[in-house]
This record gives sequence, C-alpha cells and structure tokens, in this order.
Amino acid sequence: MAKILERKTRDIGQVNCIKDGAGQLLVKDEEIKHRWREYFDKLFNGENESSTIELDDSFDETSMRFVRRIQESEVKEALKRMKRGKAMGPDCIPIEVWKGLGDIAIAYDKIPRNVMWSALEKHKVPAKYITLIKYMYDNVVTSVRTSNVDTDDFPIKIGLHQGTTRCEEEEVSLDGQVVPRKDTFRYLGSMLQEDGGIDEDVNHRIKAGWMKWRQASGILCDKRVPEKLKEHKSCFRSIWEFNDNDCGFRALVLRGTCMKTFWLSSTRSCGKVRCSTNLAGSTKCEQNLHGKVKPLLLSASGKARGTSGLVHRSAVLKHQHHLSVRSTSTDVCTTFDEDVKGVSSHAVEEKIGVLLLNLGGPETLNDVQPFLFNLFADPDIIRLPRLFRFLQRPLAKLISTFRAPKSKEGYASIGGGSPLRKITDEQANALKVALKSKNLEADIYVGMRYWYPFTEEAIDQIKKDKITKLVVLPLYPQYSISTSGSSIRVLQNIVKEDQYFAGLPISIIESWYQREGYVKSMADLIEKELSVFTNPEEKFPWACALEFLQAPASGVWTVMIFFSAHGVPLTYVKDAGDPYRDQMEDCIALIMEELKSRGTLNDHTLAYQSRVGPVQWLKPYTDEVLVELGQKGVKSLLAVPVSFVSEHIETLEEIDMEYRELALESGIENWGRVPALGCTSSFISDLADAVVEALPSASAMTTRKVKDTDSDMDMMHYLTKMFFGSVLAFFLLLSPRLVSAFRNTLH
Ligand SMILES: C=CC1=C(C)c2cc3[nH]c(cc4nc(cc5[nH]c(cc1n2)c(C)c5CCC(=O)O)C(CCC(=O)O)=C4C)c(C)c3C=C
Ligand SMILES: [Fe+2]
Repeated sequence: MAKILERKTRDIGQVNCIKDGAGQLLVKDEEIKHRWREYFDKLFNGENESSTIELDDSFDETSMRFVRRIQESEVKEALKRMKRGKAMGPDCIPIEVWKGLGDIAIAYDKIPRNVMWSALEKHKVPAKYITLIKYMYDNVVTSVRTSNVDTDDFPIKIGLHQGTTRCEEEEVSLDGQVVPRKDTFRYLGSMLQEDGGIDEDVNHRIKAGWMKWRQASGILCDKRVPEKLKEHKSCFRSIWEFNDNDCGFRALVLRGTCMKTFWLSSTRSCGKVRCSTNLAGSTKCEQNLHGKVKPLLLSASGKARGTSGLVHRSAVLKHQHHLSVRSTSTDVCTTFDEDVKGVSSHAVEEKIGVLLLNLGGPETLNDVQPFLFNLFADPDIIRLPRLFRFLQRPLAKLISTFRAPKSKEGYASIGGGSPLRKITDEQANALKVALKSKNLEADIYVGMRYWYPFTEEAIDQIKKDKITKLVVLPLYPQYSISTSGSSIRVLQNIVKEDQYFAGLPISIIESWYQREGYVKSMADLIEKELSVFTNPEEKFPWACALEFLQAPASGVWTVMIFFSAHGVPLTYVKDAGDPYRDQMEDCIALIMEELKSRGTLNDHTLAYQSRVGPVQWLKPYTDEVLVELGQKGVKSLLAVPVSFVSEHIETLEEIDMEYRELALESGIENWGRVPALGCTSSFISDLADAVVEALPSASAMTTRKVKDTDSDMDMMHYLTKMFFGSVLAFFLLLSPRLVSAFRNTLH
C-alpha cells in the first residue's frame, strides 16, 4: 500500500491531467489551469461556504463579499491547545501574544478588518505598528504554478486560517486503516516536514545539484573531454540553476496549500516575484515592488534575491555578473545526466585550496611602525597619481613614523598587539571543518596584506602543495578598492609572473554581504544583544508589542541600532568607482529587512569611522553622529561594527573605548556593542557554502581583464587627482611637525 501511495503522489511535473469539481477528467492545459485557480481561490477565499453560514457582520469590504464566520468556540479551542514556549508559527506571532490578547484574539478572525484596526487604535497601539499589520494583509495576490503553466493572479482576501491547528490533530485513515503520523513525508515529489517546512528537501536538492555540478565541472576541466562538450558548460549551469529555482518556487506553492498565512506574508513582504524560463532554458526573475519592476539577482545557490531599496545599484550587480548565466541550447542540457555518468570516471583528482585574504595586524608594539609602513606603501591605500608614484615609499615612511605613536597607544590598550592573526587562523580551521561536513576536502590558507603571514607566503605554499583549484575569499563582506581590491591585486601581480598560477583555475568571491547566511547571522547577533540590552524582560519583541498596549513610549524599540562601518576617502567612491558605499548601504538594508521580518522594529543609522589624514572621507562620521544623537535625546544605542568579521583595534579600542566615552558624554545613557561574527557557526557554515558554490566558476585568471581604476577616469579627474596629490605631497613633506617627528625617529 505504501508503494501505491508513493506512486500516486509522485512529482507534480508528471501529472498532466486532473479532475474537475464534478469528477470529469480535464486534459487541456487551459482547463487544468482554470481548475487549479478555482480550487485555490475557493480554498483561500471561499472555503467551507454553505447555505447555513452567518452573513450578518462578516462583510469583507475589500473582497466585496460575505465570508464564513469562524466560530468563537473553534478559536477558543485552538487557543486552549496552543502550548506556551513553543516556536512561532507561520504568522511569526508567539503563542504568548495570542493567549495574552484573550478576547481580541478570539475576535480577530471573525470581525471585519477595519473594526480590528480601530480597536488597535483605541488600545493606543502606535500607528506604525498598525500600518505594518495592515500592510501584511493588504492587496495580497497569488497564482498557482501547475505542471505546465501558471494561472492568472487572483486576490487573497482572508488573512488567517486557524483551522490548520485542527487539521494537524486529526487522525487520517485510508480504507479504514489509520495512516501513522510522520515527521517528514513526500508530497507531490517534495519532502515536507512536520512544521510545514521544506528545508530538508531544499537542502537535499541543493546538495545533489552541486554534487552533479562538481562532477560535471571537474569533467569539463579535464583535458581528455572533447572541446565541443566543454562549450556547453554554461548551459549545464543554467539548467541546474533553473531547476533549483523551480524547486524553491514549487515548494512555496505547496506551502500555500498547508500553511496559508506563511504563503500570504511571504508573498507580501517579498513583493511579487515572477520567474520565467524561455525555450533556450534561461531563467529571468523579476520582482514587482511598489509598482517598480526590478531584475532579481540569482544567487550562486540559484535562489532569486532582490536588491533591497528601490534604487537599482549597478555597482552591486557588477560584482555578481558571473552568477547569472545564459544558455544557448536545450538539447545538450537534457543529456546532462547521461553525459556526466558516461565520462565521470575520467575526472582528474582535484586538490582544492581556499585562500582567505585579510588585512593583518602588528603582533607586538615593535611591529606597529613597519606594519603601518606596509599599509601606507600600498598604492590602493595612499592613491597617488602615477606621476607621483615615486613618492609612495618615502611618504609611507613619513606617515607611518608620524602615526606610529598614536597607533601604538591603541594596540597597547588592547593587550599589546592585534588579535587578527589568531582569529583568522581560528576561522580558517572552522571553515575546513565546515567544508568537510559538506563533503568537500580543502586546504585553507591565510594570506595577510600588511603583516604575517603575507599573501605572498600563502601563495608559495599553495604552489608547493600543488593545489589544482583555488577559491579566493577575502574576509571583508563588502568590496573596497582598499581592502579586497588591494589583496586581489597582489594575487593578480603574482599570477601574471607565474606559469603555475597562470593556468590554475581560480574563483574569487569579491563580496558576500548579500548572502542570506551572513545577513541572518548578523541579525541573530543584533537580536541577541538587543534582548539583553536593557533588561531581560524586554527580550521578546512581541512582549514589547504587548507592552505598548500599556506604555507605548517604553521598551526595547527605543534602542537605536547604530551601524558603524570603516570609512574610505570620498574620492575612492566618487572618482575611482569604489562600490564600497553602495554595498554597505545595501548590506544595512538587508540586515534591517531581516530584522523587520522577525518583528524587530528599531530605528537604525549608518556612520563611517576610523578616518585618517586631512582628506574628506565617507560621511557621516561616527563621532559626529554620536554627538548629534545624544543632543537629539537618544538614550540607548547599540553599536554594530559591519565592515569586518573579527574583533580588531577599531572595535576593541575605537568603538568600545573612544566612541563609548564620547556617546556617554553626549547624553547617551545605555551603550551596547554587537560582537564581530568571528567563528559563529551559522556564519562559518555560510562561508563554506559560498566556497562550494564558487568552485564551478573557477577559471584561469590570465584570461580575465584586470580592472584598472585609473584608466576609468577621464582627463579632468586625472588632473584633479594630480593637483590634490601634489598638494598632499607638498603638505606632508613640508609640514614642520611631520619633519620634526621624522627627524626625532631617525635619531
Ligand atoms: C589611510 C587609509 C586607510 C584606508 C582607506 C582604510 C580602509 C579600510 N581599513 C579596513 C579595516 C581595517 N583597518 C585597520 C587598521 C588600519 N587602517 C588604516 C588606514 C586605512 N584603512 C590604518 C592606519 C590602520 C592601523 C590602525 C590605526 O593606526 O588606526 C584594521 C585593524 C587591524 C588590526 O590590527 O586590528 C582593520 C580591520 C577596512 C574594512 C577598510 C575599508 C573599507
Ligand atoms: Fe583600515
């Protein structure tokens, strides 16, 4: 019987006919499409309608029709059965809130929404929360994806279906036999979990997909495989991406049938997402947000993701280009499985390496000045016009000497040296373990830009170890010319000169702030710090919503989330095209979106810290904003360092000491700080995923165009740069204070 059952519920893609309401078989696409629409429309909007329903006060203004009232006794019974302390349901509202709301909760499902809104207003729930709740339930539309086509959109008018609680408890019997309860089961080809999730299934499919891809890309790099087959590499990738995306989408439809409220809120909060695939197999996804259609990025895992905010940010897309692929032929795609199986035995043994790039820091106080020299001698840090490049090293000597005493004080206050090397080594170890758990054996190398172990040393080791494929992962979430850019340039210079590296397939993950795992890990840390911020009772965001019923102005909501990013000189962004600011703003928007989706509604702000030298840096400056916030009456502030993933001098000294003191002096009474991600397991696991996903796009670096930001500039910019460069050189060389500081150090 199990076998028959299983066969009956096989993949939806294979079901090409269904029955209509009267039991007649439908075979035409159009008819099937209409039947599905009719079925879901009834399920969402008109379920259980009968001649006996009460029609008195349940007129729904938006849907312009009467809906069946859910009986008070049903709601009471459902509430009684809900146990405290359980995970939140698909509506993300803790059970404690429903129980706490008492009669309101009971009334929630049976009164017109406008009555509900005015009741909330009467209870002095702040307008912004009422708007938020309304927003979740307004103008929701959906369509159903069938085996062949998508139905037309239809509106969803009823927000809640508490009846699902009852259906969970009901016994199901088939031919008189009770079907046993299971935690997971297969439904229409998908693995569904007890909680309605499909994570296990999606993970399984993603893993399987990547395994296939790894096999295929390994083969495609094999010299023995005919060139003709290799030409279709992008096609393989594309069809796989579509399959994964399709799986995610279909899963959503399935969720829709069982977990209606989840479906609704997810449709609403993500805007309307459409994915279409043309005959050539290429997939296009679009999101319709507030009437503006935006292209969606396909993440390396194949899931669609929208850029946050309404502005289309080309700089962000620029760094994603290798992720969206077009294919040219479907014929070859369909032979994917067979071809892979046929040639996989020829694949060469891979030796995977992962190179973690980081800044590096002085380990003792004696290291400080030479470390600073290396930093300022980097043409991506002090960007002199070409004509003045000969001044780079003397200037670096000058500035490092001048800055060393202040820097030494800083490093002395955090224990006499930078913790960066130790933390980066720990992250490397954790990454190796995480990769192993994902069935990828890899050697991890750490290459620092300005101190030991230098990038050059790591590269030597990679060559000695005869690595056959390399993933380069800068430990900066956002890309900047001065960080990831500078480290990648070192690599490019070596590759140019070295035969082995010239032919080594390399994949560079330029930025990864947009990864779901990173965003969620950051949100987790912020939520955790917020929860212990003032007093432990304020831990629970929805408990705060309840608190608002009594005292709207109090609670954890008043804590300002203060993102403090490392700054860069403004000219990097304005003249040299550094995407850093755009990516930073995008990153903050994603983290805030994630927090909002969890019910954390605090205000936030972004400022830039750690400026060095006389030129203008990205604004607003952290120190100035802190003073302003204090003056405006902000009393509680949670600082979030966001451009780096380990603790370092700028978190431990600048934020924890200098900025904290400044904030307290400026009138801020409660200060908190979110720790850096370090070895947080969800974060490391996501980095491991990023590595796995990047492997297939590894290719020889010599074939890529090296970005030269100088050549991007027009003549006017070049002259301006030359002028300011000369002024800077003149100022630095002739400044009496600098000269005397320099002389003193020479003596
Ligand atoms: C002068 C130019 C600098 C630019 C541009 C810059 C960009 C930049 N830096 C980081 C991250 C870190 N910088 C760190 C130290 C540090 N950075 C600069 C200068 C610039 N940084 C200096 C002079 C120093 C030394 C410390 C000091 O004297 O203030 C560190 C700390 C390393 C440690 O030892 O703990 C980090 C981390 C980013 C992310 C960035 C641009 C986006
Ligand atoms: Fe820095």
